[in-house]
Amino acid sequence: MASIVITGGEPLNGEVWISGAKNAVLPILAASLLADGPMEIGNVPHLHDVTTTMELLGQMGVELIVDDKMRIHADSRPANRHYAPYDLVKTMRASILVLGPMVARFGEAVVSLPGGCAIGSRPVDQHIRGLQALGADISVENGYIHAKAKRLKGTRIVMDLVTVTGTENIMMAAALAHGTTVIENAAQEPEVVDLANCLNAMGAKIEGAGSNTLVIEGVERLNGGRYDVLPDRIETGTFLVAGAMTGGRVLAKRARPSTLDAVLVKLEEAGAHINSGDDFIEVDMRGNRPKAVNITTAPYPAFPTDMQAQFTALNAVAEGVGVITETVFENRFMHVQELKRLGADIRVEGKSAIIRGVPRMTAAPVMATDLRASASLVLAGLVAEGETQVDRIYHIDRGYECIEEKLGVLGAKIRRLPS
Ligand SMILES: CC(=O)N[C@H]1[C@@H](OP(=O)(O)OP(=O)(O)OC[C@H]2O[C@@H](n3ccc(=O)[nH]c3=O)[C@H](O)[C@@H]2O)O[C@H](CO)[C@@H](O)[C@@H]1O
Ligand SMILES: C=C(OP(=O)(O)O)C(=O)O
Repeated sequence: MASIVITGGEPLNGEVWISGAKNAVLPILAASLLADGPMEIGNVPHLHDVTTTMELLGQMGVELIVDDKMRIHADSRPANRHYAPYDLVKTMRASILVLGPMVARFGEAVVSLPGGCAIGSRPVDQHIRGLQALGADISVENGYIHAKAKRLKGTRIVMDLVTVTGTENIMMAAALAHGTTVIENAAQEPEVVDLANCLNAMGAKIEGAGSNTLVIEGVERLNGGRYDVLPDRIETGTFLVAGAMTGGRVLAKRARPSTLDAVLVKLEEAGAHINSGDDFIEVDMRGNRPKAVNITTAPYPAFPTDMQAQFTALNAVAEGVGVITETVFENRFMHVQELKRLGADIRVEGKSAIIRGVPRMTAAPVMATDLRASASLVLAGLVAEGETQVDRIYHIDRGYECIEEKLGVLGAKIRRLPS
């Protein structure tokens, strides 16, 4: 299994280009199943999850071409297999995003239940309930969701809790339903807005994206079209934390600062100087050690759970004691044990991690357990004395494009060891 080796101690300094957002490109690729014409998707990050989604769509009969600018051309008109197998779904939970589009466009779908993962049980009951409210006939047999519908019918759906992919699945299905759908308690994440913008560019009629109420007037058909994916706010935040933890200066280019308010507030509280414009954010620590911050994760616009592990790593070397409370997933502290191997002083009590910053961490072999846990270990490796080896790095390739090259450009001593 491939690993990443980092020699800590260098303050990062320089500029880094931010890639397209993983959590936007995946639903947008799934949305290509709704289109009655070719789609061209730009600013696509080179990620393992994108490859998996392409494999999934390809198995369904969608024709896919990646051009020399890394734009994906997707034509779902030939799609004739409305099936998402366990083998692919188990490697990427976001595969569930094909359920809504398939049942809306083709009248049937068979999708493996995604099951839990390292960060929590992650049920999909809200996806199923929403599609049933739209008139889909759904049963779960032998680990597969079977959905059927002649034509979905618009209705009012109040989500029991805020779910990102749940909102996206129902929004995509409702886009082709007969009549108007109102989704209340909808997720407001920027990636939900990006998907709504893409669907509208394809001919959908969706209003309210970015608020907690979505109004979707169903249309008879959706065209293809061109769409560029928004920049990845979690990748951006991860590089900014890397700058802050190492006492350095990092300029994230082609970023979207308006999607990172809660993260930037915490970086400022940690002592970072922030300078941002329309499409860039610079963090400058001027050689200082960060101050510990308290954080509570919650749905957007609050602090994102996908930045929790990175700030746990920052607090581990900060001055003072920081408390991080995770309210979105029930088991998202798997990185704590590994950070402790590097010398961090962290105690987990229920939903909170109490982190007493240490002046220095020291290298050790550590193991990645999920995507953002891996990122936090790489960040810790950047400041730990000696050579830290992070194993099971395939997790990081799900969501970070060329992470070692990008950190290398910023001055990190980092290299990948092939398996
Ligand atoms: C591909 C993608 O966009 N992934 C993101 C998405 O995941 P994902 O969409 O899977 O996360 P959700 O927003 O659905 O999950 C939020 C909470 O709701 C629970 N839940 C969700 C659905 C459901 O039917 N029933 C239920 O109980 C989950 O177990 C979790 O505790 O949002 C998460 C929360 O911001 C992020 O961490 C992920 O990076
Ligand atoms: C949890 C994440 O992703 P996914 O929902 O794809 O597992 C993440 O991006 O941190």
